[in-house]
Amino acid sequence: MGNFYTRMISFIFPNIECRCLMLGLDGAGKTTVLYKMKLDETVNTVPTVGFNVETLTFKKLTITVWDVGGQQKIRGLWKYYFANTTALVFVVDSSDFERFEEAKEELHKLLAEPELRDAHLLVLANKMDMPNSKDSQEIINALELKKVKRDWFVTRTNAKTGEGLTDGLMWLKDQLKA
Ligand SMILES: Nc1nc2c(ncn2[C@@H]2O[C@H](COP(=O)(O)OP(=O)(O)OP(=O)(O)O)[C@@H](O)[C@H]2O)c(=O)[nH]1
Ligand SMILES: [Mg+2]
Repeated sequence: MGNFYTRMISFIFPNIECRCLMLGLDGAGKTTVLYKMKLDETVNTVPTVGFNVETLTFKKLTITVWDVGGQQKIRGLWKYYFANTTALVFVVDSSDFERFEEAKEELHKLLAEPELRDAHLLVLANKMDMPNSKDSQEIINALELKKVKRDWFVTRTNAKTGEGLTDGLMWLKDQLKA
């Protein structure tokens, strides 16, 4: 009987699975985000050459997060991770306004990729703790998000403390439920 109810509850409130592809310029904070979400620890990172992948759960959402290195010379490898992406998590260093243009170009190239056509877009405006970090509206303008014709959401984050990450995951969960 217990088993019956467990199955009923799982049927009514199913686990949602999601494959997230986390991209962005080098140094934006992707790997720091990944391990904060996975381990709730602030790890010391080195530039990622290749990728890291972790599976985590958040309120019945099972997320596999692929964190791929963002250095210019290895961005050509991003395409190998596009297939079956449910959500694109684009991380931008919100204090590095000299690179906003480069970040915008990379983001819009990704959004034009047929394989990412159906991916939800979550933008993490990271390093919100930096004194010169820009607010969400400035990030929306800098990345020209108003031109984006799909669901998108921006949240300011501090990957070192985890601030803002839950807001991003909540939004993602709501999108996937819908
Ligand atoms: N102040 C501050 N520093 C951060 C934050 N997130 C990451 N960092 C620092 O930024 C640097 C780069 O972080 P990474 O996570 O390695 O960046 P990445 O996006 O994975 O970089 P690549 O692997 O080269 O693509 C590290 O020194 C981090 O400690 C943040 O929210 N605030
Ligand atoms: Mg990295």
